[in-house]
Amino acid sequence: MKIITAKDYSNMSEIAASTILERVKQSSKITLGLATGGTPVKTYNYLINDYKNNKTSYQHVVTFNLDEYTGMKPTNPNSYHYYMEKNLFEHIDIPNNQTHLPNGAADDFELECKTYEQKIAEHNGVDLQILGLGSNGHIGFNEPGTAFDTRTHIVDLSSATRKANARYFDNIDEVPTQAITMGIATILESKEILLLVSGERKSRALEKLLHGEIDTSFPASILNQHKNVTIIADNEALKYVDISSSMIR
Ligand SMILES: O=P(O)(O)OC[C@H]1O[C@](O)(CO)[C@@H](O)[C@@H]1O
Repeated sequence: MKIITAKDYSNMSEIAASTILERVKQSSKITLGLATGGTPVKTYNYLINDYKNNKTSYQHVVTFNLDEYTGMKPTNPNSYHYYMEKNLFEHIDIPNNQTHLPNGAADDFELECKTYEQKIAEHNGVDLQILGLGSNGHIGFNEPGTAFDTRTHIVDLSSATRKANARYFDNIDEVPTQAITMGIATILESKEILLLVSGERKSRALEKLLHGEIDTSFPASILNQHKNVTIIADNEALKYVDISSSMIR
């Protein structure tokens, strides 16, 4: 794994955005895997600013998001559909039919998971996957204990994750108890992965990812077995991390 150290959240986001822009400009067709949560918001801001200033086009870009809460219509302000519209899609020229998120309001979740996997496969998999890191090591909504060979599936959210995400809801009881997420195997098939880590509250998790066991109890640990992962971490996130190169796998 390669680590890029950033000064702060803003600098991490700028580096992430320029990597995404470089890939988007280099290719005539590209599939991006996108994340939600607090971490990538500023990265998306940089992409929006670039679009305003430089008009980098997304007409040739297809996106697949990692996850969505179940029981939520795309119009619900707490849904990840809504998040993506507001934080990125409505500000750039990406065609609507080229953006994909799992449908949290589907009647048949099993079918929705299968269909989502099929669509990713039809686009030849994800070229560049953006990931955030849960404090408990989750990637997407794959919570501790998730098997490494999972495809898109329904998950029960851990109380740690529900607590962490309660900041977006009026109270914790409103945080859904389940979500649809790309599986760990789905994520690992991405050709390139960019993991964004910011803030002291993620530092213990980052240390565990870099130096702990590869084990399902810490889902992100499997990233050590992927051939093309770059971590962009800011100084706060590196607080408890030994990044002397001999220690990085
Ligand atoms: O960026 P945050 O809000 O700390 O969340 C970390 C991760 O948890 C999630 O919000 C839930 O899966 C991801 O979307 C995100 O990458």
